[in-house]
Amino acid sequence: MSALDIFPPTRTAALERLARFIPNAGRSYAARRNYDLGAQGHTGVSTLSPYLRCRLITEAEVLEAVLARHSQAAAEKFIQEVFWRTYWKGWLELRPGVWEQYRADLQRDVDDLQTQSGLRARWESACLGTTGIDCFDHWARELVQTGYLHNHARMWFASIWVFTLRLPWSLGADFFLRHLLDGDPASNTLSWRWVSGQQTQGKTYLARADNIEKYTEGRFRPQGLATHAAPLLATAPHPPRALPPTTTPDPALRTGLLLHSEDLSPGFVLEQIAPLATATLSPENGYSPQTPAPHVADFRGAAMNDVTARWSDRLGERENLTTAQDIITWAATKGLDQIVTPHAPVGPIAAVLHSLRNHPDAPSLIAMRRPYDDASWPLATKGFFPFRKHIPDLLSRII
Ligand SMILES: Cc1cc2nc3c(=O)[nH]c(=O)nc-3n(C[C@H](O)[C@H](O)[C@H](O)COP(=O)(O)OP(=O)(O)OC[C@H]3O[C@@H](n4cnc5c(N)ncnc54)[C@H](O)[C@@H]3O)c2cc1C
Repeated sequence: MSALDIFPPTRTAALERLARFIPNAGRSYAARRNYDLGAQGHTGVSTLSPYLRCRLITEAEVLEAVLARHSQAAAEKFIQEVFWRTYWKGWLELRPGVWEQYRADLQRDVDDLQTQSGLRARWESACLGTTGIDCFDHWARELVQTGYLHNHARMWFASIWVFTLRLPWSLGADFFLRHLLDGDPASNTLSWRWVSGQQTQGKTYLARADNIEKYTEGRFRPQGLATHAAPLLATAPHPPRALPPTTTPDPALRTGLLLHSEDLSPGFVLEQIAPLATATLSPENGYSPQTPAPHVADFRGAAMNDVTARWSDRLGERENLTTAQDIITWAATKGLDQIVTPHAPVGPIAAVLHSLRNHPDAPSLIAMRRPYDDASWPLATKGFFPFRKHIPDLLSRII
C-alpha cells in the first residue's frame, strides 16, 4: 500500500481515524503506546500525526474528543503526547535561530556527501536500508514506503544513526523530513537534537537491543549496537525571544485569504473575514536541499484541495502560488489591500511570508495565531517538565 492509501489526505479520513482511536486513548494507550508491531500493527497509537501536522484536524479538536470520552487522569499520557507537539512548536517558535542553524549544518553535511565518498556510501546504505542491522534496515524501508514510523522506532532509528553508524545527525533529520508525512521543523529537528544530546544538555538516548526486542515483541534483537552514547558537541544556548504580536484584520478592506499546509482548518480566520479571493501557497521544497519523496508534496497538495473544496462557498476564486513575488502579483491583480493568513510557525512557509513582509510592494499581511498557540507557546521557555505543569490550566482555557 502506498503512503496516501494508508493516510488518505482528507479531513474525513482524519475524523474517522480519530473516532476509531478514541476508545483506546485512555489507559490502554498508556499501556500499549511503546509497542511497535510493524506497519500493519500501529494500533496502540493514534497515527493522527500527518493530519495534526497540517491541521486538517487540530490539537484542540483531538483533545476535546478524547476528554469527552475519558477523564483527564485516564487520558493523561495521550494528552501529554499531544502537548509534546505543542511544546516543540512553541520552543522553536521562541528560538527560530535553531532551525536556521540546522539548515546551515545540513547544507555543510550535504556538501560533504559530494566530496567524501566513504561518507556518501555509508549514508546511502543507511537510507536504502542495507546496513545489515535488520531492525534499522526495516524501519528505513518502512519510512520510505509508508511515510510514517512509530515513535519508538524513530527514537531507536535516530540513536542507531548517530551512535552506531556514526552518521551526521542533520542528515538523519533530513532523511526523516524528506519522507515523513508528518515531517515537522519543530518536532523532527528538536527530537533529533534530543536523541543526540544537544537539546537537553548532556542527555542522550541510547537504543538497546533488549529494549528493541521487548517493544517489537521479539521481531528484532539487533547485534553490535553502540553501548555508549556520548553527547555530540553542545551548541550555544538559545535564549527564548518573546512571541511577535499578532494583528487583527480590518473587515472594511479588500481582503485575500492565503492558505498553506501549516494550518488547513481556516474556520477561525473565516469567522473574521469574507475574502474576495483565495490563494494557496506551496513553496518549492524549503525543507531540504535534497529531493523529498513525492508522497510528501502529494499529501500536502491533496490536503489543500480537500480544504478548498470543503470551504469553496466562502473562498472565491482560487490560485496556487509558490513565492513572495507571486503573492504580490496576485494581490495587485485582484486589487487586494490586505492579505490574511493563518500564522505559519518556523519553516519554509514562514520564510516566504517573512520575505513578503520585507518587500516594499507587499500589501499588509495579517497572520492570525490560534488562541491555542497564543496560550501555550509562550510557556515553552524551559524544558518539557515545567511546561507540563501548565497542561490542566491550558486545557481549562483552550478546550
Ligand atoms: C527522531 C524523531 C523524529 C520525529 N519527527 C517528528 C516529526 O517530524 N513530526 C511529528 O509530528 N512528530 C515527530 N516525532 C514525534 C513522534 O514520533 C510522532 O509525533 C508520533 O510518532 C506520531 O505518531 P502518532 O500520531 O501515532 O502518535 P500518538 O502517540 O498517537 O500521539 C498523538 C499525537 O501527539 C503528537 N506526538 C506524540 N508523540 C510526540 C512526540 N514525542 N513529540 C512531538 N509530538 C508528539 C503527534 O502530533 C501525534 O500525532 C519525532 C520523534 C522522534 C524521536
